[in-house]
Amino acid sequence: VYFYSAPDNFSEEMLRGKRVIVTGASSGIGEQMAYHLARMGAHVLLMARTEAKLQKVVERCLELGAASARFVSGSMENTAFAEEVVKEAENTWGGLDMLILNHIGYSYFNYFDGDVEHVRKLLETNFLSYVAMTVTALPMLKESEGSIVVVSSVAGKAGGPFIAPYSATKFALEGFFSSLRHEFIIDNVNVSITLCILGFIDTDSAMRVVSHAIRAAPSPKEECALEIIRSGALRQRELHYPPSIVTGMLLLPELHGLRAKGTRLLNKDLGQLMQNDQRKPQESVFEME
Ligand SMILES: NC(=O)C1=CN([C@@H]2O[C@H](COP(=O)(O)OP(=O)(O)OC[C@H]3O[C@@H](n4cnc5c(N)ncnc54)[C@H](OP(=O)(O)O)[C@@H]3O)[C@@H](O)[C@H]2O)C=CC1
Ligand SMILES: C[C@H](CCC(=O)O)[C@H]1CC[C@H]2[C@@H]3C(=O)C[C@@H]4C[C@H](O)CC[C@]4(C)[C@H]3CC[C@]12C
Repeated sequence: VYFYSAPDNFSEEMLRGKRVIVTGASSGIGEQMAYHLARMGAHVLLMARTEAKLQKVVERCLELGAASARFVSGSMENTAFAEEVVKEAENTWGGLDMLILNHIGYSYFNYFDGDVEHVRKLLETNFLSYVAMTVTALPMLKESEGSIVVVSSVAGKAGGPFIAPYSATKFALEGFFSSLRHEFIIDNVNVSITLCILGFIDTDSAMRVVSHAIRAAPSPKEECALEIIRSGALRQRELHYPPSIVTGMLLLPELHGLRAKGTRLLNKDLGQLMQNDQRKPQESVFEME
């Protein structure tokens, strides 16, 4: 915990006038990050697929005091689009200070169904587009001695049930970006990489997919978004939010054994119930430590 902690000398002034790209900014944590950045007086370029939602977020950002706010809509399934978004920042601002990679494609919460194409598509959206944006943005980030912020999950540190494809994409981010960070250090590249390890957050999409199955209380998306911006501005290596997930991560091997066993037991106990009322596996409730 000490190793990953940074001195808490964050000031919202640090973001004033900064040029920031936020991906997946039409809803959830990305939308909340856009509002915080706007309030802090940053220039924001927002990205997601749904133009109508992005338009509303941009309007709100301008009301909140953004130095400027604009959006690009499209799908990150296509790495050419990922490059296009960064080019838009270059053409508009002539540079970039912070790249916040946050978007994810849809994935189910259930037993892995063997669909290899889904895994490939999710890797393209959740991982390859992050790499493509980083490659295109790097010359500008080197110039500004800027920051890359990668939003990941405890599912990118430890495998849990029902999220195999999603978890794989988050592990890929950890491998790629921690390796890249070492290379930056060797080459004296002053671009920070912050990996954000998040637990359960109360975004509409997460609540829709898992709230019926997980009893743990979710953490608020507004606070989560602020912590991500703070850790990026402080150039921290990792953020753990909520902080309580650290205890779980230190005890990972033990917890995994217990969790797998606990989940099996609960599913077994619920087996009869599920046969009777036709519940699907993901509808069985499992306790999180
Ligand atoms: N909520 C949680 O419990 C947790 C979240 N996280 C991480 O936090 C980040 C944000 O999650 P959260 O806010 O919950 O997610 P949301 O589902 O609320 O937001 C996802 C964003 O990505 C956009 N998006 C979806 N598909 C694509 C696509 N193909 N191309 C481009 N953009 C796309 C969505 O907009 P649109 O549909 O308009 O394209 C939306 O703006 C993710 O990286 C997630 O892994 C990590 C741990 C826990
Ligand atoms: C309940 C989990 C935390 C407990 C643990 O110690 O394992 C959650 C931690 C990460 C969550 C998932 C996540 O990373 C985001 C996905 C976002 C999607 O929009 C839907 C749900 C998620 C699969 C989400 C589910 C809960 C967690 C596994």
